[in-house]
Amino acid sequence: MHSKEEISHDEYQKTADWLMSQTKHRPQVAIICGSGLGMLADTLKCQDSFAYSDIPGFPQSTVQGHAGRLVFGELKGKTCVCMQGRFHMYEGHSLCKTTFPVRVFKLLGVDTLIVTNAAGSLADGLQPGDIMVIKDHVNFPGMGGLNPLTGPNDDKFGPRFPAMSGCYDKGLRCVAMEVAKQLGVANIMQEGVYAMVGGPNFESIAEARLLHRLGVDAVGKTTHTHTLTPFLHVYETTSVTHVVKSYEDSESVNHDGVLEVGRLRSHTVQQLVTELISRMEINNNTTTDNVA
Ligand SMILES: O=P(O)(O)O[C@H]1O[C@H](CO)[C@@H](O)[C@H]1O
Ligand SMILES: Nc1nc2[nH]cnc2c(=O)[nH]1
Repeated sequence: MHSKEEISHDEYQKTADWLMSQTKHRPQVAIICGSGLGMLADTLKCQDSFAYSDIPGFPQSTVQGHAGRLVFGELKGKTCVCMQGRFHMYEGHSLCKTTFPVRVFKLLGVDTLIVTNAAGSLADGLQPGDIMVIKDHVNFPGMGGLNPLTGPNDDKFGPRFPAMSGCYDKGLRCVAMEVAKQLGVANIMQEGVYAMVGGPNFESIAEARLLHRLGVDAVGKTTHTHTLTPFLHVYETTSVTHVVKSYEDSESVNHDGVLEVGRLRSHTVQQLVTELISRMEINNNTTTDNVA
């Protein structure tokens, strides 16, 4: 059981102030890259990048495929900040540490969050290599009381009892499906329900079957915790990997396989996110002058 760690508003502010003193970029879109999907950050123009280890208050990434770098830059004329590497509960981070960057992004002026992840397919129609746009989630740790929002509520970041019914922005999801058609990848893309489990082990066959029966389409060990920050428009996409659901299946799932699918789909995910950002109507505070 993880102990509840409280992070004060001042601590988030301190990190945001430090970042604003180091870069002139003022992002309105934040992108969190999932396993094997970090190369999205490389496409940002006029980059300022920071190792997590250099950013005051930032947790550290320990998982292979999560580089541990925060990259600011321009994508299709919009100012973005991109996390190359996220934090998972199974690494030993408290849940409020896993979501620490999202609150910092809010203080930087971000209002749209794009999240990518790798997750195992449970729905019969979802094949490894497909892309799933998340329309809803099941927060298993949260249902058991492990939630980054427990503890005293900071109203500046959202209400005490946030609704979850509309947390994955419908408008962004519609645009994403249109973009998929335009890119000719609609055949590998569909909407579905993501469930977060604690990990780090992959689920047993019985667990996979249980999740499937409960209406879960894909399972992973992160992601939705970021969407529990109700002030942001959120769009999430999953790069789908293999799940073992049968005792006759001789294949087993492993992290190298997860990274491989991520790499296989990274170009498509990159195109989708880039086109989605290009179509977003946001007032841009762009400034491209880098701080020396
Ligand atoms: O959710 P992301 O970070 O994409 O990673 C997924 O891939 C890892 C397992 O291979 C787990 O961390 C799982 O959650
Ligand atoms: N089965 C399974 N596959 C994954 N691929 C990425 N994450 C996961 C996970 O948690 N479970």
